[in-house]
Amino acid sequence: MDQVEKMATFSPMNLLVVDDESNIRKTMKMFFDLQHHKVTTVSTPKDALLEAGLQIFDLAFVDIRLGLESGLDLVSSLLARSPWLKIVVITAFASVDTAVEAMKRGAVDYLPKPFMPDQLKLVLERVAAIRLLEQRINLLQDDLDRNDPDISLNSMYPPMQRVIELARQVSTSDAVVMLLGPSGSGKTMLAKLIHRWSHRSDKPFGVISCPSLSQELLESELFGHVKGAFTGALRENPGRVASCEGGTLFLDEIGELPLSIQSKLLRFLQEREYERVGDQRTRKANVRIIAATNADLKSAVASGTFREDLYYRLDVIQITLPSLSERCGDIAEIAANMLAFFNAENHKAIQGFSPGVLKIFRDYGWPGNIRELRNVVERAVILCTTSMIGVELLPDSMASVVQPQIMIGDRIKLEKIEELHIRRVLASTSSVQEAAEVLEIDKATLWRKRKQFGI
Ligand SMILES: Nc1ncnc2c1ncn2[C@@H]1O[C@H](COP(=O)(O)OP(=O)(O)OP(=O)(O)O)[C@@H](O)[C@H]1O
Repeated sequence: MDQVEKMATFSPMNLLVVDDESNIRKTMKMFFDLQHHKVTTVSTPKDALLEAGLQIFDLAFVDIRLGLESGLDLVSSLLARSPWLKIVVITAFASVDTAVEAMKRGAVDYLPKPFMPDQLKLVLERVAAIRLLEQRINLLQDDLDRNDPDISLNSMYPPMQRVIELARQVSTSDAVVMLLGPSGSGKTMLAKLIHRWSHRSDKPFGVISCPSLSQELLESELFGHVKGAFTGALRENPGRVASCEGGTLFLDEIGELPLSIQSKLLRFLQEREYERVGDQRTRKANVRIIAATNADLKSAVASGTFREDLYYRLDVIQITLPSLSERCGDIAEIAANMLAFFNAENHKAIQGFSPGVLKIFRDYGWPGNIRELRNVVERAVILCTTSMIGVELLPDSMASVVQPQIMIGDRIKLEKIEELHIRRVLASTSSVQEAAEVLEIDKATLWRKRKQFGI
């Protein structure tokens, strides 16, 4: 057994057994129970599909002859509903033809009856190994898609050192974590690290940015919907809670969660239970929630826009990330990591930042925090034609430190004025809500503009 198979053996799976013989169901259940897997046994295709609608299974054993019904048809129906599912068909009527047909319909293996426990164990290990590799590929793909520079966990700033220490401590538990801190300070990055350090690391990590979706879409994104639940719901969506089974779901800007969804989230946190939009059936999921906000949730509670009970349910462990300007001693190292990353991306070999740039980095206010630093470094790397990044490669948005202020009527793009204005308003207000009010735009628009300008 290789390393991957050994690891896979120890990772419990959620199994479905579909067989019309009660002896087989009983024996298989006993065998899987002993191996610490979770097992559901049913005798008909109807019950199998019902269970597959309620739980996320990793592997199903399907008997080909189910009374008068065909297990082969069930293979197709199960895979249509749960495309990730691994299916092993079992039958006393072993023949090459049925095996080939089962594989054509998407089964991963074939088990002839009668089978010995060792055969069953072998199949189980093989499927667990495939599943583990698939999950790893997904994680690696996610990493590639994210294109992130190395995250430096060193900090010269004691509050930041405590943040990392606390994050490591809480990663071993399943407790809800609330990440606080200004936009771009690294809350999403920290949530990913907590997931990676946790026992859930080989399961999915999902992110939902609450202000980015309308109320209806947010509920369906979170808890899923059934086909036809609302106009445009052309196909079933299991929702993020279901697709993160066993893993972690990060809810960014939780303060923006509409009240109607807050009560559903509270129930999920307390009971682990939820319903899909348009479906009465209650489902269960084992998902750790990490939430983040840069708003003042206590005042949201006081003003009635955030439920007090949800606030206290989320407020189990708080970790507050400092703004980048508070940890100005760390900027040089973070910028150096980013430089290495963007050098590689752009096939350049820039050696560093000039002393003038490093001074500006220390003095600048960084309203967009690490996200802004990342954008500044990326831009400078792209524009740089020498071996050192000089002050002339810094953007106008750092105008107050680098060069005279942009004036209305200057010969510059309108977009620049808009960006600078939003940056200054954000820096002079205490919350996104307040900034949106000053700018007289809604929070969703402000959220999009911040992403657009990297603030
Ligand atoms: N320590 C770090 N080293 C390198 N890059 C970092 C670090 N922390 C954060 N980043 C990068 O900075 C950017 C912003 O970080 P992140 O998205 O985690 O911030 P956030 O607080 O979640 O922002 P928002 O509140 O707007 O969602 C990301 O591109 C992230 O990869």
